[in-house]
Amino acid sequence: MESSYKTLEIIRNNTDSSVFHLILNRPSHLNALSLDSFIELPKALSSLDQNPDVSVIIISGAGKHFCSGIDLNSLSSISQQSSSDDKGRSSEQLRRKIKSMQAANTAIEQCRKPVIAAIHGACIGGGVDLITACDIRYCSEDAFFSIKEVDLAIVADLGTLQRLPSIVGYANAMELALTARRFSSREAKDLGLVSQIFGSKSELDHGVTKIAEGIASKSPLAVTGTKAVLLRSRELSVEQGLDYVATWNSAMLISNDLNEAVSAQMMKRRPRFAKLIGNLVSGVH
Ligand SMILES: CC/C=C\C=C\CC(=O)SCCNC(=O)CCNC(=O)[C@H](O)C(C)(C)COP(=O)(O)OP(=O)(O)OC[C@H]1O[C@@H](n2cnc3c(N)ncnc32)[C@H](O)[C@@H]1OP(=O)(O)O
Repeated sequence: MESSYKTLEIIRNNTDSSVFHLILNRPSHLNALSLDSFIELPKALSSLDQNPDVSVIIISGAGKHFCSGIDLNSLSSISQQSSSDDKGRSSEQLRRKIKSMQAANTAIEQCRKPVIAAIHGACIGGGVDLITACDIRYCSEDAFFSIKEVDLAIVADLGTLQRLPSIVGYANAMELALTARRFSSREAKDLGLVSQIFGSKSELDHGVTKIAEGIASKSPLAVTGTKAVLLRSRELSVEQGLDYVATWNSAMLISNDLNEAVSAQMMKRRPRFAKLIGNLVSGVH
């Protein structure tokens, strides 16, 4: 697995494991997201998605904090950088830049495999954008969060305003985004932003890895299918969602995984499933 990234590190949990750690790795900058981060994140997600050895991905942060948001040193260069004197062309160029940064978080959401965020310390601004694109979130007691953008005179534009309401509800998302106030791990749990709080960073890493290994032991077709159907069902009526999953399962129930899961259950043994295969055509999810 390629791991020659400037801002990230990818580590396999152990040689037998299909759980991989994707670590935000700029601890000297509190894992602030630089322009390189936004280029490397989708590349890393795509390579993990393609790799048949990978079942579950855990995103965590190296050092004192999970993520201090956008790198404030690159923020002005993003907003002021333009290769044209024409305001219209400059605006169009900036729009495309923002969309390419959004794609980093969308790559998390569109990854076939479950992506779990393990958050400790600060998770600010762009960090919240990132975790709201993850499938499950856990944190340590010391974690704190802030949708900081309005304090920097920015409308949050990398996914929080679109994804957070379905996680914590519209009114809570509005209140947190308009006030930019800091909120604790306890409040994040009460809001449903995180599923569980662990006592410390090491307990978080250990506990989340155990949960990820549990998911990784299940049928990869059922796990990726569950993620895909839940994500799509967010945008559909119940009737449309039921229709979608009926069509999905009419293709998937014929898999070997069903027989293997049922016979393992009956024989009280652990099931053994074949790996997923990578995409034949790149860019297809
Ligand atoms: C197109 C636009 C797209 C996206 C926009 C996204 C918007 C956002 O992400 S808004 C949020 C931006 N982030 C922040 O405002 C956070 C600022 N940092 C802090 O509040 C604190 O540093 C902290 C994260 C709460 C951590 O506090 P503490 O542990 O006390 O460390 P510090 O002493 O404050 O910081 C140490 C060191 O790191 C530098 N630093 C912190 N955050 C950033 C950052 N986001 N970018 C660049 N550098 C950062 C800080 O300046 C310190 O540097 P020194 O050189 O050591 O002084």
